[in-house]
Amino acid sequence: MDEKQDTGMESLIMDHFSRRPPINIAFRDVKYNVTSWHTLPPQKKEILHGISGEFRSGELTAIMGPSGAGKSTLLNILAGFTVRGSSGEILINGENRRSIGLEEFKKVSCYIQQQDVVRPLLRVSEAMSLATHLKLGCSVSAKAKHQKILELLRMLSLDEHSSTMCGLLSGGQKKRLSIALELITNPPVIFLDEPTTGLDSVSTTQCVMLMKRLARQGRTMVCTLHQPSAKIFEQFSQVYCIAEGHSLYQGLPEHLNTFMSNFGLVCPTYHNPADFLIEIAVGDYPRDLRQLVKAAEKQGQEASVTNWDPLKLNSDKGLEMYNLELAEKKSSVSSDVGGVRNCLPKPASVWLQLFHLYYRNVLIMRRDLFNLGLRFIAHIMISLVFGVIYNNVGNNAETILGNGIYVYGSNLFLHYTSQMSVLLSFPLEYESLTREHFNRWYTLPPYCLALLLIELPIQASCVSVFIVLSYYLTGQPYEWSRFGLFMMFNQAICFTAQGTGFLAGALLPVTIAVFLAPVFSVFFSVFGFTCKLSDITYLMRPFHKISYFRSAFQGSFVALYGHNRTELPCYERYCHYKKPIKFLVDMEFAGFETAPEVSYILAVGVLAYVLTAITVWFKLNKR
Ligand SMILES: Nc1ncnc2c1ncn2[C@@H]1O[C@H](COP(=O)(O)OP(=O)(O)OP(=O)(O)O)[C@@H](O)[C@H]1O
Repeated sequence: MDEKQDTGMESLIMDHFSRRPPINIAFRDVKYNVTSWHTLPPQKKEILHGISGEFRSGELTAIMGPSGAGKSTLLNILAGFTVRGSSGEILINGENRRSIGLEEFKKVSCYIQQQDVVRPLLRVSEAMSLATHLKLGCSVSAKAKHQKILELLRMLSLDEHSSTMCGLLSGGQKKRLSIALELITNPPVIFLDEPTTGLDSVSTTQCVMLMKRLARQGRTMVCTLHQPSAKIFEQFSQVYCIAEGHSLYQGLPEHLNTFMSNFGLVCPTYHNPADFLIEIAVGDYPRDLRQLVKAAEKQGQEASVTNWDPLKLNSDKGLEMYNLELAEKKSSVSSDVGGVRNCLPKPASVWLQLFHLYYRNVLIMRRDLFNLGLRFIAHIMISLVFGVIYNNVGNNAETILGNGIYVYGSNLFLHYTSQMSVLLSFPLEYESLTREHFNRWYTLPPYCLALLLIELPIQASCVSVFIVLSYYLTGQPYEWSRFGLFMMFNQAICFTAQGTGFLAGALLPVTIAVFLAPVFSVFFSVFGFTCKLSDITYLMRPFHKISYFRSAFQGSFVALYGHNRTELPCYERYCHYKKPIKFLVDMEFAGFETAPEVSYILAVGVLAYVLTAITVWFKLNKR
């Protein structure tokens, strides 16, 4: 990308992305401690050992260092993604971030994590449009939103791909889309974790040039980077190198060789200075780490915003930017985050968020017809299989036990499919939720509601198809009231099963959840079906009582045979259960009360959904 093209881009950015007042981030004596629970006794480990530095507005800073040095840890702390275990001071335009509030800081910053979690079944334009509606709400007209999207796509060279599905974009394009999605609100601070990982050299150059352009417009751009080429290395306004949790170098890339030569570390001719820096960090050259760390800190302090001198400026940054910053510094003694926040657009209201999130879910569902079709086909197939195996068992006094197995099998199958469909998909969804929620696209309640509004009707439709077909094929009574009750108990158990599926998916790692959830389901399912309450030991009776599966099974069975059902046809000389009430009495189902039991199943379901929401909220806000 040449300079001419660059200038063109800049004027484009200037048109619709107004300059925000500068935000400088300084950090002092930042430490990060973790406790390792894998050893006995648990051991504390310090990852960052009190590092300091300053990332300024208008600059593109690269946090470099060997693998495991603590780059992502520092970025997480600065972005506010990690709070627990960290100590030290983070100053935003001179004011402690704690007094400003993390949520307030998040309003003026965004964090683009390493994994691109774009929604594969949305087109680029749709993803942009939905994000724009969520982030800008009604504060901007539809025309202005459209214009903004067009400009962002053009700016990030994605305009030709606006109708491409996000899942089909290349790695570099996905990265650019992730940046475009966050640029909608034009935040003055952007953190990027390894934005060039997995990109080829051309895409890496494009990505870095883009970040540089964004920085030149007054943003504070901070990214972590592994080992850039010499050409890429030169593009940064500041390099911040970490080694073993210490700051090893902080300054201009072109000053690196001079700085290192003071310690007898000479970069070989034609050697990439970025490689040279990493080699020093890993200890390939004999160096005194403590001495280097001390000097780097001093160097950082000298370059601090308090000592700025326009004459010492990096020419890339532009005098205009500095004049603006100096004016800002004069006008506001302490923090101006509040001022910046006030000029940011207001996000969509909760109801609008719900509307857009629901619309997004509908769009994705419509594109995922294979998955949807498969769910329906599975229910139809199993209902046919049940229909063939248990053909007409419902209207015969001799086959009442066979009918019991049909009822039990239906409950179990529907419970399993309802639980598994969400248990497996929710953890996949969670990554996107984490990123979007952290960057304040929406709040949790509308997200949860939009998810339920799409999941519950799909599952309820699958259950309905299954019940209608199997009810008919197994010869159950043609009475609307019995059919309604039977349907109600099966729908209720599916509602609760979905809730427990969400809860297991939110609480446990997926490998454990797929194993534990069915184990629990089967354990609770045996109560009421294979044995009566009076037959089981006192120890197990509480489980019989609390099993919502037992409630659903008994409710379904009573719907078919209770409520004064007349005598069943008997095709043998003697049928023990010609009078269905006899079977209900023998199984101790006779005293079953429909309303409290169905309420109990639904209450367990509601509890599971509430616990899921609390778990997700806790995980999202556990910093
Ligand atoms: N929660 C944690 N528990 C235990 N160790 C941790 C934790 N978080 C980070 N670490 C350790 O801290 C060190 C720094 O991790 P970090 O992810 O910041 O490294 P990095 O410099 O970003 O590495 P890379 O370039 O490979 O991503 C690593 O040794 C890592 O194992």
